[in-house]
Amino acid sequence: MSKVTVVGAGNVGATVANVLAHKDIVNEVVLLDIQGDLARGKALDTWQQSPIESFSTRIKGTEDYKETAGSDIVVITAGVPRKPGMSRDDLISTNAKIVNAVTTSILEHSENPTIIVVSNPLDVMTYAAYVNSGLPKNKVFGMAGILDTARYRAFLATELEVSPRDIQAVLMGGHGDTMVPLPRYTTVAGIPVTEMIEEEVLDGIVARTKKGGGELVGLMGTSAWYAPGAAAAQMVESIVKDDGRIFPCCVYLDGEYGMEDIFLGVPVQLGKEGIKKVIELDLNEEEMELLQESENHVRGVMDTYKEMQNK
Ligand SMILES: NC(=O)c1ccc[n+]([C@@H]2O[C@H](COP(=O)([O-])OP(=O)(O)OC[C@H]3O[C@@H](n4cnc5c(N)ncnc54)[C@H](O)[C@@H]3O)[C@@H](O)[C@H]2O)c1
Ligand SMILES: O=C(O)C[C@H](O)C(=O)O
Repeated sequence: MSKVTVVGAGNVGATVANVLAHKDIVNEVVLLDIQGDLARGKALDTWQQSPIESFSTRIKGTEDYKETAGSDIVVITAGVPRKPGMSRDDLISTNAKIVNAVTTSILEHSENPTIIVVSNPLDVMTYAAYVNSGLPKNKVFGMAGILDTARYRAFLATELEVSPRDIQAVLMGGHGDTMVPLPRYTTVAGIPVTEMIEEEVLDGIVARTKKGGGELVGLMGTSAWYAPGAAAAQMVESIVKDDGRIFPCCVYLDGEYGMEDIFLGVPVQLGKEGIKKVIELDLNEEEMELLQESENHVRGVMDTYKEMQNK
């Protein structure tokens, strides 16, 4: 019974809308972009897939925020992606303006939506959407952890020659090269990963995961979209179904892990109210140090954002 708006009909936004339509779990998907014809074209193309793939989700493309009225969930993918040689943080001056403008326009037409931010630099763009929307902390959060964990799981599956489905893992921290994959919380069909792989090889996989986004930027000249789009759609699915699933997401920390007034990736339970519960793991000293390093990095980018807002 839900209406979902996806803002930004580029690589990631169009993928979110397309994957979501295939899941057949919401009534309507609105795909909005400042390039209205691009959004209309991608929505029409997806709708024409429906007879082949057997889904009935209505999907519409537009540049007009009036069409987004009454959205239950909004996924913000609007913004520029990085090019080779850039970091995600280099996108801040362009994307902060875009995310702030999008958030304001969304709130003019939907009263109390759940907002999932995808635009980079992710942790700080999620903070921007939170502050700018005035929505409660359980209603605004970011997608990164599902993607970063998926990369980690995929690399492990290749190395171990097992199904990626059998690999469960937790990854925390900011969506940047300081992210913190946690081998101590990684299992292969319930078996600790450390019993299945040599330490050196595991270290290599952790290092590759941290730079997983950059690897794809190097290969394609722009950033990834299939896995990111599927990850955001999975978050929408678990909110709509309210099925109690647990994922790492970028959420507002209000004392959890000893951190305050910051958005950072931690394991949470999603539900119809957005963030149902933040899960606090009993991290050891080394893991906590890595998380704090990541926190410090994100705080630096937050400072840049705050300075921009004060100008
Ligand atoms: N969180 C993550 O894990 C993750 C993963 C992949 C990409 N991203 C980020 O997502 C963003 C989008 O990436 P992409 O590959 O889809 O880029 P893209 O260039 O393919 O698409 C971006 C779209 O945003 C639109 N846009 C720009 N300003 C807008 C506005 N004010 N209102 C509405 N639409 C607007 C553009 O017209 C374009 O179609 C980037 O910032 C990228 O870094 C994040
Ligand atoms: O790497 C990027 O710039 C895009 C995204 O954050 C990703 O991890 O794929």
